[in-house]
Amino acid sequence: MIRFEHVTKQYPDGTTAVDDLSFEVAEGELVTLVGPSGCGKTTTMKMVNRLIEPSSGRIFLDGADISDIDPVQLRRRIGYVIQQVGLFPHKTVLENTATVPHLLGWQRRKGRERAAELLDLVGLDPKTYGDRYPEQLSGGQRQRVGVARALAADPPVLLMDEPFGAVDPVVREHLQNEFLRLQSQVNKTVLFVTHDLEEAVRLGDRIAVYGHGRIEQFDAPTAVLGAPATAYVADFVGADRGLKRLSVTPVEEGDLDQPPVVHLDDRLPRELGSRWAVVLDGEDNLHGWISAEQARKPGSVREHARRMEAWLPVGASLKQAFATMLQHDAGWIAVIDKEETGRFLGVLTPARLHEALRRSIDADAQDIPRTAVALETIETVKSATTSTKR
Ligand SMILES: Nc1ncnc2c1ncn2[C@@H]1O[C@H](COP(=O)(O)OP(=O)(O)OP(=O)(O)O)[C@@H](O)[C@H]1O
Repeated sequence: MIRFEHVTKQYPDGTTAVDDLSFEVAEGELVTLVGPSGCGKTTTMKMVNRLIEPSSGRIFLDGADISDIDPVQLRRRIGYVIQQVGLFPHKTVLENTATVPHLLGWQRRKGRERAAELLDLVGLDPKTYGDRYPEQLSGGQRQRVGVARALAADPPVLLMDEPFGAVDPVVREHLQNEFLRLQSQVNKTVLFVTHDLEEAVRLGDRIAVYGHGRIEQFDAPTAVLGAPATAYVADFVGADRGLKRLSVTPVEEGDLDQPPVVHLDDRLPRELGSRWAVVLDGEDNLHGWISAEQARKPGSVREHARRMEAWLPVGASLKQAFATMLQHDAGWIAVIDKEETGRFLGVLTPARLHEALRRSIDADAQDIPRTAVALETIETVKSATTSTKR
């Protein structure tokens, strides 16, 4: 969808901001450009909508050389979101959102309807917020209007330059999650500039890690964190990349242990064969757990079962799993198939979590699926753990 071919940008003062850059972004792909300040990310992005012209090389949009497209026509096909949102202060939220449809000559009513639809999509009720002015919104809400405005004319491509850079970390994470949800619905081809590696890793299908004017690595987040291509990338992703990796590695069914299971309507089994068992309802949905001590009492499972507090759906990140363990001070957490139905799949323990992380690193290094990682690696981890315990 977007293709750079040997693109160089040298500013008149001799600064080479971008040096012989070649890469391609597929349709519907979200690529994050990450790197330290001044490494050429913004220059790269602004060349796509011709706010900056390259010194040499060519850029293609959907197969067409953009230097042959009128810049105004070009920009109508490309949504643009920047940090200082740039909303018009004297226009309402609805009018701001309808800016591009208005420029495109849409009928006023159609433009406003589309704007209301988009506000709804970014989580702002048009009835509540549509008639407000930008100064009557929080920073996070203004950013959402910025995203809604960029999407209003349904452009196939979105350029986002540090769009969530000016809001506090909590709001920022919220906006990132919302944006991911939105992207799964609208499927735009997105170039997203950030200097925050965590953000790049969370959002990107692939990440371009910038050195000075050059891309040092262009890869999936797990690969960048697990197998940095150069010493520069290793240094940039940092010594805590194992921790960062937790947030991009999902819990998979193969990671789980299968403890003893009892059902709510069972009689208490007396011996569980374990220190605890998971309790399921008649439809094999997760209910709670029971300790070996309680299982020896008379009566039914239902009378003694405790409700489960620490659980997660499969596919949640290992980071979320670890946070849930810490939050509930739990030695294991239950994993279910999805939030709504709650069918029990197994449990994740700290040792299993560590194995999952190790396995995902090896899988990336060897370019094979996680389930295919040789078991010796896992056994090594296990025996090392056992020997420390002794
Ligand atoms: N108009 C200009 N004239 C001269 N040099 C410029 C101009 N604009 C940018 N530069 C230089 O080009 C280099 C790349 O700048 P660019 O804004 O693309 O970096 P960036 O990676 O987006 O940085 P940041 O994260 O700080 O926004 C920097 O050294 C910058 O000083």
